[in-house]
Amino acid sequence: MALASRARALLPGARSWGAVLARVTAQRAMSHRVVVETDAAAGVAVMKFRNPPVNSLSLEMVTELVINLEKLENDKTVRGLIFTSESPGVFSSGLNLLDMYGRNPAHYAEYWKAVQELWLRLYQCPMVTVATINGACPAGGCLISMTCDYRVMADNPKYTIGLNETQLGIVAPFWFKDTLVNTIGYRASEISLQLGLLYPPAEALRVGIVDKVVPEDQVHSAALAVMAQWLAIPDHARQLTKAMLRKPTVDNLVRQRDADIQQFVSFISRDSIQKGLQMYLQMLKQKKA
Ligand SMILES: CCCCC/C=C\C/C=C\C=C\CC(=O)SCCNC(=O)CCNC(=O)[C@H](O)C(C)(C)COP(=O)(O)OP(=O)(O)OC[C@H]1O[C@@H](n2cnc3c(N)ncnc32)[C@H](O)[C@@H]1OP(=O)(O)O
Repeated sequence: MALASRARALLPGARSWGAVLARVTAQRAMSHRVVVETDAAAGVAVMKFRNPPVNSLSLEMVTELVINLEKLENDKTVRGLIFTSESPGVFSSGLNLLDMYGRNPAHYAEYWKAVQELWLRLYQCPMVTVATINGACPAGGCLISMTCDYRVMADNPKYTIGLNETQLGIVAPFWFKDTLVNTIGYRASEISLQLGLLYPPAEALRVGIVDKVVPEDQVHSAALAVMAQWLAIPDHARQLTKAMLRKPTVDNLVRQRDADIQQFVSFISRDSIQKGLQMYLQMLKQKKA
């Protein structure tokens, strides 16, 4: 029931329960963009991103992430959750540019509501969450990892992490900014966010956007070791502490969710922003060629 109600909130176009379930089931049947492996004995689940080519956070991917998160939260045997990419090289390329370019306002609103829902759920997740960053991690990918309790990054200078929105000509929403400030502090955020900086591992560690950098072949074992350390703390004490620390930031978005959607839709629909996104997409294609 809870799953259906979450799905209905995320899929407002669907008119009935049957339609909601049919749509979610169809999405699931089509593909699994998220793979969950659970080690019941250890009480740890690993959620792997599998959305080729670059794990962009499409509407379908975001919806699957939310549904899987809710399932895991309801599974009382799972106390810890690790996020990683199934294919090393790209952790996540961030929000799906094709959900923000050339679509209609209703689509933008539906997409943004789903992205908000994912952030709200992740930031308040009662499980211990660890991001195993085994690839590039720009923008929305960085946001996902910053919602986690701890970030371990593979020491590969090709991988970078940061909120690079300004480099695309877009403005990171206030709750992206809040999450960054909570992670690296105010002054570092002023520099990082305005310049849209993407940090390679050593710099990422120095600025504090990741907590640990380890050789690439040790990134998963390092994440498991961190998880074991965090799981040694009694759940109720850790969960209440996490909720206390994060509540003001969460409340800030909850208070103005609808206004934030309106602002996103009006911002992203502007001709100048659409033009900028088009040029950025072309640049990505040319870089490839
Ligand atoms: C004042 C009011 C404020 C209101 C707020 C309003 C708005 C703010 C809104 C938005 C916030 C957005 C946050 C985001 O997350 S935006 C996304 C930012 N992401 C990026 O900049 C990453 C771009 N990608 C890359 O740099 C590289 O792809 C990457 C390093 C991840 C991987 O490189 P690789 O060489 O392996 O792969 P490519 O050849 O570059 O890409 C393959 C393929 O994938 C396409 N693609 C890449 N990234 C995305 C993406 N994020 N979404 C959709 N598609 C993506 C790329 O175009 C290639 O496509 P094709 O050529 O094969 O068709």
